Parts: sequence; C-alpha cells; structure tokens
Amino acid sequence: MVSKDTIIIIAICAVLAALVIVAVAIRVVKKASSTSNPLPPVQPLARHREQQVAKFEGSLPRSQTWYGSQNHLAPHNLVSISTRGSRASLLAQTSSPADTESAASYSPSMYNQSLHLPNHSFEPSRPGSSSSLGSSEPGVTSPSLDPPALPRARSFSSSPRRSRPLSVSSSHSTIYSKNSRHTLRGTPHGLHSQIQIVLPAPLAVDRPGADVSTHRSSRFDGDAFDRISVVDKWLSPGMTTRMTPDTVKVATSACSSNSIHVYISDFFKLVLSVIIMAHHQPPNAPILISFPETNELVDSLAKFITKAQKDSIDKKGRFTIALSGGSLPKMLRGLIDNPQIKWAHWQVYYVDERVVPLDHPDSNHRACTENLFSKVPIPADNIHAIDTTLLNDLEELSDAYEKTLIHEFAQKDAARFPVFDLILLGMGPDGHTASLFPGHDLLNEEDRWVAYVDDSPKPPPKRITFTYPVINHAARVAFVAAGKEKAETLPTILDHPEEGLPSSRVKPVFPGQLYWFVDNAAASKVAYPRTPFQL
Ligand SMILES: O=C(O)[C@H](O)[C@@H](O)[C@H](O)[C@H](O)COP(=O)(O)O
Repeated sequence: MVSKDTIIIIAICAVLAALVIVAVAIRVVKKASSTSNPLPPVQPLARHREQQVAKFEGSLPRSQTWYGSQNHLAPHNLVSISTRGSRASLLAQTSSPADTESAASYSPSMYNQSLHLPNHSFEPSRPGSSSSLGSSEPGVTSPSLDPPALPRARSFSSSPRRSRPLSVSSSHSTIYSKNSRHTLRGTPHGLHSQIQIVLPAPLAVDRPGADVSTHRSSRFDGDAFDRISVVDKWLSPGMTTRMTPDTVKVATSACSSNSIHVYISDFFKLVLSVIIMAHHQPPNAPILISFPETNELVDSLAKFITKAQKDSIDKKGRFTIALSGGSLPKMLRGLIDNPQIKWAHWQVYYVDERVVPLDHPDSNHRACTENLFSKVPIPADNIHAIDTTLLNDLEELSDAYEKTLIHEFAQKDAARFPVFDLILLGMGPDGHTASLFPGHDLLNEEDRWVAYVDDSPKPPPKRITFTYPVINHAARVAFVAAGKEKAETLPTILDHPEEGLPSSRVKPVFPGQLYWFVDNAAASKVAYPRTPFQL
C-alpha cells in the first residue's frame, strides 16, 4: 500500500520534473532563436541573493571564498508550509499582498495544517482530531505549548560532552568551531535526518550576531558531524520565501546559459525543501486523561499498555518499553495476571536508574521487580538493568547502558534514534522527569542517549538517565502523576510550558504521542483540556 507521503512526493517530483523540462525547452528555443531578449525583472528572492553575495564577498579576504557552511535554523529563518484553504505553498515575504493571494499552489489538499520546521513547539492539534484514546472535545484544541525558554543552566556536574554512539549516527550534528559550539537542531525524523548538503559560505545564512570568522574556522567533527542539511539559507532573519509554481517557472524560464546552474540549484533546493517539509509535522499536543480515583488510573493505564504492546508485537514482533522509578512501578499492578500481555516479546529498559546495587532499596530495578516482574512470567534476559560492575565509573556505566540501547535498536530499526514503543515517566514536585532536573545542563544534551548526574537534588545523587533525544523519539510517552502533591506543579507543566521545566520539554517528535495519566487530585488546578479515556 503506497503511503500518502509517497504519493505526495511522487506528485511533487512529477510536477517539478515537468517544470525542469519546460525550463530547458525554453532555453533551447532561446538559443535557437538567438535573439537577445531582455531577462525578466530580477525576482525579489534572486535580488536578495545578489545583495547577499555582494555583501559576503566584500567581507572576505581575497584568499578565502569558501568555508564550511554553518547551518543554523533559527526560528525566524524557517521556511514553512501553510495552507490557504486547500492550497499549500511556501510562505514568503512577498512584494505585495496580491502576490500572496495570486500565488498558485501545487500541493493537494492533504496539507490541512501549518507545518513548521523544527522549532520544538506544540501546535494544537486540529479541533476534534482523533487520537488513539478517542478524540478531544470537538472545537476544543489544546493550548499551544510554545518552546520553553531554556533556564540558565546551574553548575551541576554531569556527563561531559562526547560524540554520539559511533555505530549509530544521530540526526543532530554538532559543528565545533574555535570559539564556540554550534549545534544543529532538528527533529531526528525531520529536516536533518535524511539529507546531507554542504553549501559554500555565500549560501549559508548569516546567523544573527554570527561571527563570520567563526564560520571560517569551523571544523566538522568527524564523529559528531554526520550530516548537515540546509533549507534555502538565503532567507534573511524574518524573511521567508514563497515559492510557487509561478515563481519557479519564472526562475527557470529566466535562465540564461551562464546562470542556469544557479537557478536550477535553487530549483532543486526548493524541490528538496518541499519534499522534506512535506514530511515534517509539528509534535502532537499532549492528551490529558484525568481519573477520579487512582485505581481507575491503574486499570486504564494497564489497558493502554496492553494495547500499545499488542500494536507493537503485531507490527514488529517485539515491544520495547522504558520505565521510570518513584511511584510508577506500583502503578503497573494492573498488568499482573493479564492474559493479553505477551511478556516474552517485551524488552524492558529503565528511563533512569540510581547508581546503586540492584538489590539496594533505592534501585528502580528492585522497585519494578518487587512490584511487577516478580509477579509475571517475563524472561529475566528481557529486563535490561545497569551493569553493576561499573558503579564506580559513571561515564563507563552510562556508555555501557547506551550500548545496550544501540544493540536493541541500531541493529533492528532504520531509525536514527532508538524509537521506544512506550516510555513511562513520572513527574517530580519540581517538574523534573527521569533524572533531568530543572536548570541542569543535561536538559540541553542533544548527542548522548544516556547521560549521568552525580549531584541529583533528589537522592540518591548518582544516576544515569535517558536524554531528551531518546525520550522525544518514542512512539508513545506517558506520564503517570497522581496525588495532590503534584497539584502545584502540573499546571506549570501543561498550562505554562514556556517556563521550561523538564517535564514540559517532553515533546515526542511527530508522529509520537504524549499522554498524561493523572488523577483529579493532581490535575485539580490544571486548565489544559481533558480527553476521555478511550482505546
Ligand atoms: O528514579 C526516579 O526518581 C524517577 O525516575 C523519577 O524521575 C520519578 O519518576 C519522579 O521523581 C517522580 O517520582 P514520584 O512519582 O514518586 O513522585
């Protein structure tokens, strides 16, 4: 069954190939007629580029004309697709409103919502959009959860930076320059995960306040740098480009023999952008399910997990799940004596774990074993605990756990990051989740899959933890938060994500879905709309 995306891509390619043929035919005709027709007026975008080239060349010493491109998709440089009715087109700063309205679109009506390049913000799902747990109330959309302002990192000690697992490349690339580290952001299934194009300097956008010299001294870290992709980098801050078939036709038909390569390269960048962004969707809005009593929450959570494991096993023959500690293990008792659970197909990991022996009272593995695993027929080998021979070396311990993830995922899935079928999280009174604590440097970790802290504000101090790149690539992430002691924090997490608390930064990349299983006591002060529990 050909997927919708594939059909979109094929349609777009066919249209664009036709345009290329038209452009080449026009060039041939022009050459044949060899009459000197005046070029059409330079398009706003092309003019902007000429100005940029002149500015850039003026700023370079004679000897240096090329440098590793620095691609940093600052939000205002985003090229985004949005629809007007059934029309989709790349938004642009157009010379006149008329241009806006007259721009033909070439995409079918399947684009029924704004698509934005990765800026890590939730777009409210469309009112009445369906979810695997039933649809939200018609007409009620989730409040937009804007990207959080990153709090100033406190001086916690945590995992020093190291490149990602070598055997599995992530889609986040880090370019180190002499003076500073620039990290390319992008949702690993999004812009950065498929394409590698390195453009010469003049085509790289000037990041606000960027020091051009930094660019020139940039080096690509062989380990960390595995791919870079650019959208049209000539978009000046605040400028977006609307490229429509009309504009593209003009661009290609304007080609003279000595400039056709420029327009065609723009043309293919457009093609690339359209195809890539046709694939990119903003994260789904969280689904909040609140239960009057904890027991109802436990039963519904068990049904939810049962369905998730069935879907995964039916599709892949296995179910990968990661568990948190704290009160979560007790909330899993609904899985005991459940005949629908195929324990032999489960692969269980820990979202975080205290660096203590496995029989220590603080061990999450011990908590999960006492509350669940000792009561169900799950093979011991399917439970992946930490290597307690490495308790005295946090770096080695976190590396070793990361390697177990690589073994599980890198050799079975084509994804660039481990894609857990389900990750179960708790939320601490300070808004922490896993062992990711407010203001901690680990909140900004984009390369490591597993990191460590040795000064956790929640005892015990030494822990290893998944990082956001892993958490935010799961197919499903479910927070479980119950009790009135969560009532003060939950409104900040769901109603004011801009505060940037760690739990607010859990935003599974599309099509991942985030759920909150809470009781009414925890949600008593939350404004965020509830969704009825439905499988
Ligand atoms: O190892 C841990 O401590 C947990 O993974 C931690 O992130 C926990 O989920 C929260 O602290 C919430 O704990 P409670 O649910 O017990 O409040």
